[in-house]
Formats: sequence, C-alpha cells, structure tokens
Amino acid sequence: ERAAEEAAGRDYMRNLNELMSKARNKKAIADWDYASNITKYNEDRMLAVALEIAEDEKEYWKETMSYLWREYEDRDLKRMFEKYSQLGTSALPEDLNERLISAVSNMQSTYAKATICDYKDKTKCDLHVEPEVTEIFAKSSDPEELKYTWLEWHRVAGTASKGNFTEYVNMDNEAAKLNGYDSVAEWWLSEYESDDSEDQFASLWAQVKPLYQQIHAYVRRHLRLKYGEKVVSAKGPIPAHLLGNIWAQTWNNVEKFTRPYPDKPDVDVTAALQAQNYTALKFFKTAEDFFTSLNLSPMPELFWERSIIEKPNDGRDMVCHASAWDFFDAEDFRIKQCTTITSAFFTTTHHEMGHIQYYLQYKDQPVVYRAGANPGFHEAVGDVIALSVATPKHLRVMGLLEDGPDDIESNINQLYKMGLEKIVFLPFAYLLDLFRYGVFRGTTTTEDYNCHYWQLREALQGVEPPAPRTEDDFDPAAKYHISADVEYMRYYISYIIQFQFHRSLCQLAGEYDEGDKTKLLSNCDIYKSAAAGEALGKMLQMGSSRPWPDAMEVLTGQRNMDASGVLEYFAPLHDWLKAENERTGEFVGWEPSTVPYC
Ligand SMILES: C=C(C[SeH])C(=O)N1CCC[C@H]1C(=O)O
Ligand SMILES: [Zn+2]
Repeated sequence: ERAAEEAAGRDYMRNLNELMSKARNKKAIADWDYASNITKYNEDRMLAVALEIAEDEKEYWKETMSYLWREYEDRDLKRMFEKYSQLGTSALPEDLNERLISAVSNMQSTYAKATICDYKDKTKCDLHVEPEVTEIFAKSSDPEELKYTWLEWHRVAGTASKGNFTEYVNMDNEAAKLNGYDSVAEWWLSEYESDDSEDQFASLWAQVKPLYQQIHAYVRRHLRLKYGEKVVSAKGPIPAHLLGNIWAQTWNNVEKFTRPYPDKPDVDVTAALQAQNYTALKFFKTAEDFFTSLNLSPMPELFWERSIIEKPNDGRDMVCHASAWDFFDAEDFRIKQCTTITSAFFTTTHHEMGHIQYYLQYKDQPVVYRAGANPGFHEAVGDVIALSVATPKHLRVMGLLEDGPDDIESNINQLYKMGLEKIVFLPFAYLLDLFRYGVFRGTTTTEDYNCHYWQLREALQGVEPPAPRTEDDFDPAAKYHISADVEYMRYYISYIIQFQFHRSLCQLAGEYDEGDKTKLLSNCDIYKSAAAGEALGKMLQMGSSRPWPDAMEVLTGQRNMDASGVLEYFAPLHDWLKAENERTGEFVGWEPSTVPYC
C-alpha cells in the first residue's frame, strides 16, 4: 500500500518539478525585464506575473499536501515534498501579497533612481551610487566632500524608504507565520538547516573578532595620521565616511596610504587593467577562462547574448547592483552588472560568474534542488576562484604585475590588502542581519530602527556616523540588500567557508600543504588544476539535494563551518598587527562614540 503511495508521489513530484520549472522561468523573465528597465509597464507586468504564479502555487500546494509524504521511506522524495510544502510568500492572501511585492519594488526603484548633486558642482545632480558615488569614495580624501556625499546618499536612498520598509516587514512577517515561523528571522535561518545556526554564527564571530580588532586599530591609527586627531580620535570608533566605501563594508580603497611596508613595490591592479585596455567583455572572458582551466563549464552562447555587462547609455532606470540569474529552464543563465574597469569589478565579475557556474553544475537537478547547499555556498563559489586570481603569482601569469620580491614584507602587504576586503567585511555582514532579525522579531520597533542599526555598527564594527542621526533618518535602506529584501547572512557565511573551500582545493592542486611553510595558503593559485576542479564540480552538482554538511564534506572532509581556514590564511598578518599595534601603543578596540545617534 505504502509503496503504491510513494510511487504515486514520485510521479506527482516529477510532474510538479516540470510545472515549477515553467512557472519560475516565467517569473524570472518578468523580474529580469523590470530590473533591467524600470518602467511602470514592466513593474505592473512583474506584479501581475508574481500574483498569477502565486495563485498557481497555492493550487499545487493543496495537491502536494494531499500526499502522505511525511511517512515516505525514500528520503530524497520526502526531501522534495518537504521543500515544496514551504509555500513562501505565495501563502499570503492576494491583497497582502500585492502589498508586499509593491513595498519591495518601491524600495528597489527608489534605490535604483536615487541621485545626488556633486559636492564640487551643485548643478551636476545626476550622480547614482554606481558608478559616481562609488568612485568618489574610492578616490576622494577630502573629509568634507566624503561627509557631504555620505549624508546625501543616505538621505535620498535611505530615509526615503522608511515607510515602505515597515510595510514590507509587516507583510513578510505575515507570510512567515503562514509558513509556520514566528517571524521572517526564523524563516531565513531555516535555510541553514540547523537548529543552532544563530549560535554557530555567534561562535564564528567570537573566533574572528580579535583579528578584526587588530586591523581596525591599525587602520584607525593610519587614518588619524592622515586626517588628524580632530577627525579621527585615538580611541573611539572610526567615522564611517573615511573608509573608502559608502557603507564602510570593505576598506580596500585606504590600502594605498596605510600599507605596512609602503616602499615595497605595489601593484595598482585598477591602473594595470586600464593600461592594458581591459574591457567588461574581457573581464568576463578572463573569468570564464579560469573556470574552464579547472575543466568546469564554459558560459553558454545564450549567456553572451542575453547578459547585460555594462550600464546602458540610453538613460533608462535600472537596478545596477550586480546579480546573476537562473531562468530555471536549464539553458538560460545571465549576469546583469554595470561594469567599470576597476580591480573591484574584476573581482565582482568572478563572484557573479561563480553563481552562473553553480547554476550550470546543478542544472540537471530537479528544479526544487536548484539552489546552493545553503545560501552562503552560492556566494562563496566565485570568491574562491578570486582568491587564486588575487595572488601575486596569478597576477604575474596575467601580466598585471611585474616580477618582484617574494619576501616577508611583500607577503604582509599582500595579506593586509586581502584583510581589508575579507576580515573587515565580517562584522558588517554579520550585523546587517542581526539588525533585521531584531526588526522581524519586534525587538527593534519603527521608533528605534536607526538607533539600533548604529548601536550594532558601533558595537561590532567600531564605526560611527559622520554626523548626528535621528529617527527621521533610515540609514539601513541606503544598502541595496535592505531595500531589495536580499538576506545578507549568506555573505558572512561565505567569507568564512570560502577559506575552508580554498584550503581543500589548494591541497588537491598540490599548492598547499599544512606542514610545508613554503606553500602559504595566501599564495596558492589553483589555476588549471583538474583535481581541484573535479572536487569543486562534485560539490556544486549537488545543489540543495542534501543538507549542506554533506556537500561541504564532499569537498573538505569537514561537516561544520569554522574559522580555521580564515585564521590560518591570515595568521602571519595577525601576528604582525599585534606586534605593530604594541610597538605604536595603539589602543585596540574602541570607546563609546560621542556622535549622537539614538
Ligand atoms: C556582488 C554581489 C551580488 Se550577489 C553582492 O551583493 N555582494 C558581493 C560582496 C558582498 C555583497 C555586496 O555587494 O554587499
Ligand atoms: Zn553573490
């Protein structure tokens, strides 16, 4: 009897995966058309398609729940039913779903259309966050210009979305409850398939916090030397507008005037890329070449035809924030990004192509399994490749860096550059969703959004706003992912596990060996390693068909996330920073901010 039931369930599931492939394809097309050309027509069509598909999914769900899948013996079949039993936002009554979709698309279009006037030329008022504001933060060292730009961007892109954000939180929490969760926080956490994910995340932070505090202290000292102690105090948090990035999430742009050994030859990768006439297309072809050097998949013809790799100059409004898209038909995969020729975008291109590679590797899975083993895995694929590309060894292979000394000082400089991207980012990524967990759970109310956000920014990141803030401001929405309802803990996890993946791949490539001090993890390049490529491909092909510890085990032999990879990679830098901060007597950590923001 049960066998017959399961056989019927198996047939049903095959059919449902086909139906869902078509539905998700239709939705992806409508979402893509809106994101790549924000017009009323495209917004209305995106909404109509989403509501139509939500109604279809409600029907499928009733049928799905009529099967006795909880008693099935076939674990795989049971897992598929379990995933489909999560209806998501389609569980909402149509009117509430419409309010949810509208609130998010209003925030998205506010963010995409937001412009500010130039500090030096107040008649030039068409500056977007990409590329103009990003470029100002990369190049300016005028504290007044940076403060003005920071305040204006947070006004036009943050404050403007406070109302829609509250509507989105209320609607999304309704959907969470209809899916059996207390709030969206628990729903997002369920993606990590452990009952103690929050504790795991906190334990990871405890492991890396000492390293972060050392690099924070070192950078604050050099910013104080540059801007003076009226602008940068000796023991307080660092003002957020001086760190080379509008969100202070990575600090690469302060590297050139804060590096440990300034007289060692340095490579300005951006200048080298521009000098060698790199184009957006060449960024993509170079990234593709790395993946094929590992015997992984090339980009399909359709990818080159349908991707948008540069900001169109037809004046349209679009979502410039880089993204990679699966159209769930096993053929159509695209990237949309407004590439500029900088080392940051060279890295981003590898990051986005990592998503596409994951889509390609799991494209033959049932559509319900076409996702990362957990959201952090999807963000880690491209970054793992970029860790090899960023090594002096690989940059020389590419002709972007002349030969130079491979001495200790150069290695510390290299680790410092990587630390400004990878260590610095950890508290930022962690706090962004600690903030939203609090909002979804109601421990942060509409009256204290901004206060709680800045309390977390000070407590974990040791940064403070460039000027007083009030609850009339809503600084969180000035970050794309908050305005676009994109979960962010995935990046925090990615920046931890990518070093576990990197270590295993380097061992497989013969580029690293724990006992061999001459093979530094930070100088490993897996380029052209078939062994590494095969192991990576095996993990990626699994998609979300198994719990993520099974996928991690396939590549690393480990079944848990831990900071051992990142701590091993940066160990020489950690030692150097501790000695340097002691030598200079720099206070490690920070005293409370004196800027009013609550
Ligand atoms: C490049 C993407 C698209 Se998935 C991105 O949003 N990233 C990649 C690094 C962290 C995060 C960010 O920009 O905030
Ligand atoms: Zn990504």
